[in-house]
Amino acid sequence: MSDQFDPELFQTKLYLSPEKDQLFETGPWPKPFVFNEDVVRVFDDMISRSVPLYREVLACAAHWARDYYQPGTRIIDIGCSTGTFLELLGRFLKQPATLVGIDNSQPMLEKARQKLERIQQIHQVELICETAENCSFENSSVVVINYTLQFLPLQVRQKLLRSIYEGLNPGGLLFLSEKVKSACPQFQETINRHYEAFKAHNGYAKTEIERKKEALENVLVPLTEAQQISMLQESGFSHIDSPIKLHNFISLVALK
Ligand SMILES: Nc1ncnc2c1ncn2[C@@H]1O[C@H](C[S@+](CC[C@H]([NH3+])C(=O)[O-])CC(=O)[O-])[C@@H](O)[C@H]1O
Ligand SMILES: O=C(O)C(=O)Cc1ccccc1
Repeated sequence: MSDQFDPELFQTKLYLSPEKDQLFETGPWPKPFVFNEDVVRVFDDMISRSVPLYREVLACAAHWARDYYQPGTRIIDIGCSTGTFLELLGRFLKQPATLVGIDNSQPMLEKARQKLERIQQIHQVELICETAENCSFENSSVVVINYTLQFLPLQVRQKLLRSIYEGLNPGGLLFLSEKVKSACPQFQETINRHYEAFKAHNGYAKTEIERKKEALENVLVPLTEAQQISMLQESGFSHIDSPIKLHNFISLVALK
């Protein structure tokens, strides 16, 4: 049977903790926004209700990772949070692999460790509590960095992308998802409205949306899509494409 019709490929249900995100409803809420224990407790609900196409993006990343994985190399998820992507990928891969999750929040990795217990029986799983800038990406064929570069200081982003490029094996793939801003102020205003309507549709009240926006100011700093692509090009990546975009969130793939 060809892969295209393999029903396993469509088992993309994510392993998400059910605790509801009400952090910005009553307070005290984290301002400036940080990945503390309160956030970690409700993180799965928060991200899946706040990022457009979150489930589809993770499934898409798993498809790309499966296609570009070179046996004997590492697959690295930078900013792995509670391990949701690695858990999905672990079920997707056809052969045992080394799956590495990097995150600088210990409480996130504690959740990830629990979530990855089953996957660990098949794959070698390494969870590293470290800032991404200090990590090596040697002997990797796939690096995923979803919604994490956006939190790093601007001058660190280019350095990190270059270090990922250097670590990847030839033919290796970077899968990058980010919040972006429009180069056109009028479109930016329109897209923001669409994004806020999306959040409201997912059950967030106007005050929660406003408070979180304030908390994220100067913490999550988005670039434009063009700036993001040019950073990837400057880091050495040759082919760049965008498999997904909705509202102010984009996923890019880049090849070494
Ligand atoms: N310098 C850093 N080094 C390492 N980790 C960091 C750093 N800064 C922040 N983090 C970690 O990056 C993650 C960002 S969340 C990623 C979602 C995940 N990818 C997902 O698809 O579920 C995105 C969001 O919250 O919007 C958090 O777990 C931080 O602790
Ligand atoms: O950009 C936003 O407004 C978000 O809410 C995205 C997000 C999701 C999870 C943690 C931090 C930011």
